[in-house]
Amino acid sequence: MSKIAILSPIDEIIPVAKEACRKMGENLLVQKVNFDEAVATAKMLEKSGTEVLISRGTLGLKIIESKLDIPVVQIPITGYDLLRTIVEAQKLGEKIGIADAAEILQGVEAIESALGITIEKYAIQTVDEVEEAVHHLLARNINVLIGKSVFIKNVPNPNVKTVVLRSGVESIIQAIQEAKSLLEVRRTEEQRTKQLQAILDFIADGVIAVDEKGIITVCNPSARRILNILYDRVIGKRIDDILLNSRMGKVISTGKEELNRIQDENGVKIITNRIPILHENKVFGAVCTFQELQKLQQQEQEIRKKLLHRGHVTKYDLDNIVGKSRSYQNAIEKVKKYSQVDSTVLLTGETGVGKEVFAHLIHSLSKRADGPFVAVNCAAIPKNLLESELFGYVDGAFTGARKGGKTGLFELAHQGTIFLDEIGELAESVQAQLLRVLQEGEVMRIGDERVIPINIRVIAASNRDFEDMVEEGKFRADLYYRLNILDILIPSLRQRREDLPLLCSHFIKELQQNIQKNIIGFDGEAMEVLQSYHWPGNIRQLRNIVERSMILSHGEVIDKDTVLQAGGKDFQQLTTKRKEQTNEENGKLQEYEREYILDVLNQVNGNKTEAAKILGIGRTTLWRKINNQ
Ligand SMILES: Nc1ncnc2c1ncn2[C@@H]1O[C@H](COP(=O)(O)OP(=O)(O)OP(=O)(O)O)[C@@H](O)[C@H]1O
Repeated sequence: MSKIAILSPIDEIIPVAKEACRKMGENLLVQKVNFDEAVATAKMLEKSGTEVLISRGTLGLKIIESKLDIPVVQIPITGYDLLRTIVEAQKLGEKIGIADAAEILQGVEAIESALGITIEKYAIQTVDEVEEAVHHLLARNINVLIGKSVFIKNVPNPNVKTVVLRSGVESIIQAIQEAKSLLEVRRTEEQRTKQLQAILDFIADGVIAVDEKGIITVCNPSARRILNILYDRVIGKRIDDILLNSRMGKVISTGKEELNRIQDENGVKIITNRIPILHENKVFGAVCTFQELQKLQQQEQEIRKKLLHRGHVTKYDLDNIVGKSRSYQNAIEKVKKYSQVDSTVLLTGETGVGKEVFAHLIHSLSKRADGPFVAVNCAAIPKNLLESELFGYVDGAFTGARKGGKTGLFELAHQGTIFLDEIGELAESVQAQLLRVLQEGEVMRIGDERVIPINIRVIAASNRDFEDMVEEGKFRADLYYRLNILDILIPSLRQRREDLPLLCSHFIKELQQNIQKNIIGFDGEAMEVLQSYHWPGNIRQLRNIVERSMILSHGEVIDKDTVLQAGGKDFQQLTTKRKEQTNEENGKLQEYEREYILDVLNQVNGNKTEAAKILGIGRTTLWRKINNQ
């Protein structure tokens, strides 16, 4: 079906139109239609795929007035057409009259002055004026009437000759060219609409647009889904009939945007942006885009989790690991060696000794340093979630499983290192799966049958005694041996007290900026208190005490009282013990002293002056000491 069709009410136009098509190499439908059938024919053509109509004069006007969607290009009457027709009319009579659209009559004026003749003119706008036009011109005693075919038919006086105003080939070519560019514009417009539609259909954000009266013009699938809109058709409905709290009317009336608002709509919490649609400072509608708040938070959490699990690789390097003691240096030496191979490492040591720090170090010194470092605290993730967190799951694997499934942490660690902290907390079922991962180098998502090969290095850590756990049947022996290929026992702070001063100055330096106080260090007595403590929380606890002491300190040097205050109950118990200890020691000393004085007194036969002289003390002091005062 040709996309452009030429319709004409007069026979003579048909061959001219065909000639124009031939000249342009176009194969268009050229059809003669009666004036009364014009609209019906146009409708039928539109239905069968014609996109632009070309027509002439009154017939064209009639189709345009019928308000069909199809555009109509009018065949123009050019100056040549007019001149040709007027010259023809001159041959038939002297008094010529013409009825047509005002713009055509302007051209007539130019020809009148060129030929030195006068022509009676009548300007018409609609088809209904035909009769009146003919009447008017006949009243002026014309003997030739120029007009379109409808006029000619309406002439009641047989003495008046008629000439039809016709378009030539050039005029039709001009109309075809115009119709073609119109078609092109339509195509581009259609493409743009399709593009826009695809965007609206695809984006996850809800989008609703209204016109200036609040009538919905756009409502994309996400908007329907997020707000549970159940109506079949919402386009054309009033927004306030669909949503209770849309506030679109407000945006239209004020012309002001409302951004990042959180609101309840249809029982769903959404975060919305509303803007007015402005053209030449006039509001002619509004658009609202929105997202489901809960979903947004979930996504944020996901991202945060991923960032948290990924590459803190630069956080610790050998330069900011403090410890000169032999036991600690031995452990560091192991880190350096073990980082060069890919075998599983088991880190043991009390809580807070720096197991995670060691895992970071091993990763950042290894050839996997550029890959991800995924740290998982097995004790911190609820037992029923741990399996799905570690191995991931497929869509619909269990009730509540997220749509689209989820990547497990093992997969996330691909090409990098996974650090499994507190591995002693793993449930038995997960222990079995972990063993499989270590042995086969592949994971299987929950609910899936496919195995996904992964390349990871596993570092495990625990502060529990594995051998006891294995003996008690709480930890699989085979898994323990698999994990314990390389082991590093990190010494407790108690076992390396000589590192305490170094660690203290390291933390003071590190915390200085945050606390914004100029602290030089701890005085001798304060350091003595720190040295005498047993540090069950190891380096983590020491860091806390240093931080608290820095905050509490009145001067640049932290004294004993400040440390005691910072240490709280634990440290206070420490000093009470020390006091008891020294009291006991003092008591014993006093007793020895008394016995010695009595001995000397014996030797000088009880002469107190003589004894005081020998002992180098005064008589009163001697008397006080003998009497235990
Ligand atoms: N050698 C070190 N030099 C400086 N800071 C250290 C060192 N070792 C550990 N730390 C610091 O001590 C704190 C505890 O370290 P980490 O979390 O690695 O201990 P952990 O043994 O993994 O603890 P848990 O058993 O409770 O998981 C951290 O703040 C870390 O920065």
